[in-house]
Amino acid sequence: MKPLLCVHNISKTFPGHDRPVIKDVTFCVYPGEVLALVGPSGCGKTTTLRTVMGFEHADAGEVLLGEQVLQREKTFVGPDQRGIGFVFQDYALFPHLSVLENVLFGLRGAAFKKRGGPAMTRRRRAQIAKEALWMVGLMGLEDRMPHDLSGGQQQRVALARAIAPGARVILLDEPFSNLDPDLRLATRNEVRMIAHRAKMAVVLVTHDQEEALSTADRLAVMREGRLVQTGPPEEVYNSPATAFVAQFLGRTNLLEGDATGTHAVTPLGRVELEHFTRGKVLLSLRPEHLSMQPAGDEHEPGALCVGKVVSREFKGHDMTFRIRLQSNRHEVSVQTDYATGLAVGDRVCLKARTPAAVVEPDDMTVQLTVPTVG
Ligand SMILES: Nc1ncnc2c1ncn2[C@@H]1O[C@H](COP(=O)(O)OP(=O)(O)OP(=O)(O)O)[C@@H](O)[C@H]1O
Repeated sequence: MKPLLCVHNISKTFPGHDRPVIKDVTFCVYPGEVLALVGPSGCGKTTTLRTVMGFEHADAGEVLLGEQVLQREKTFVGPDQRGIGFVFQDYALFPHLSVLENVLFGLRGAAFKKRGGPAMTRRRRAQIAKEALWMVGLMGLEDRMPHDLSGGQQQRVALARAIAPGARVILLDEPFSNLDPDLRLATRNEVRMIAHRAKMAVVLVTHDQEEALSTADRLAVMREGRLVQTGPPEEVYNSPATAFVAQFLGRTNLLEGDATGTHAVTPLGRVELEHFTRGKVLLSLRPEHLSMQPAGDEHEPGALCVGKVVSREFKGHDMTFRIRLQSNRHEVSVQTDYATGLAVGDRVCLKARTPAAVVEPDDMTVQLTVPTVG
């Protein structure tokens, strides 16, 4: 399958800044795919999107829409000529225009005139606008005013306005952040369905890890202007390439170990590894990838009975324990979805239930997450 949008090695330094805000960013998005660009605040997500849209001029690199060059060296296609739709956080509907008129407004753009030709009648435009509203599930609400709609419905009008001109690539910058949690969940699922159904390529910017993991077909994790890992959510979550990625996508235990091929010796005992390797390694083990039993009970073969519960956090559907390892006084988190009956002070046996991911160390994060409790 050919990508709908590709970005190759784009970099951008704002005037007066000595460091690039984005550096050598490369990714492609395919028909029917939602790619989530995720990373901490200030890592360059919005700048990447604005560069793809043509609101920013990259210093280097290229942006391609299918075969069409949108930016490369001296070539630069302006935002209204790119044929890319976008929805930003404040989706800015016109309050005095009805739902249909808001979508029709998107059909007055120069890019659409170019494609549709000046002969496009108002009737034809209304038909296209209605088709877009149908796609986002808003048929029947054409005459409503924006203030009569829920936040999620308003967001879908903005989406209809973005896709009505025929854009097959849609950029979404934190589009759900103004919605309450239920609506947020429903709206992001709908966006995903629309993208799949209409075979659109969607780039979704979010700083919300859970949103990225649940909505995207692929994640692109950014840090300090660079993409550090790209892949399906399960892969990036379970096999993070770096300590930063491991920590950014949920909680994890980072453990130093001595690898001897398929296993490593760690403060948790002998742990199986995802990849064959030797020497000093840093491992990531998610709290839900550890199993735990009270010491003294019959425990799993290979479990190490060297922990003591220092805290427990009940979260309804599961429970997270902090366990101090007596061997080296490190602490690890263990998440269980079953009743353990364990209390603070109890001694426990621990075992890794899955092979550990070997991650690239990251000075700052290692210090933060392999604490030595004094
Ligand atoms: N026009 C500009 N001029 C100068 N600096 C800018 C400009 N736009 C963004 N920046 C800086 O570039 C960096 C990246 O900003 P950007 O908005 O791309 O990050 P982000 O990952 O989208 O952050 P957030 O999640 O907080 O929106 C920030 O340090 C920001 O202050």
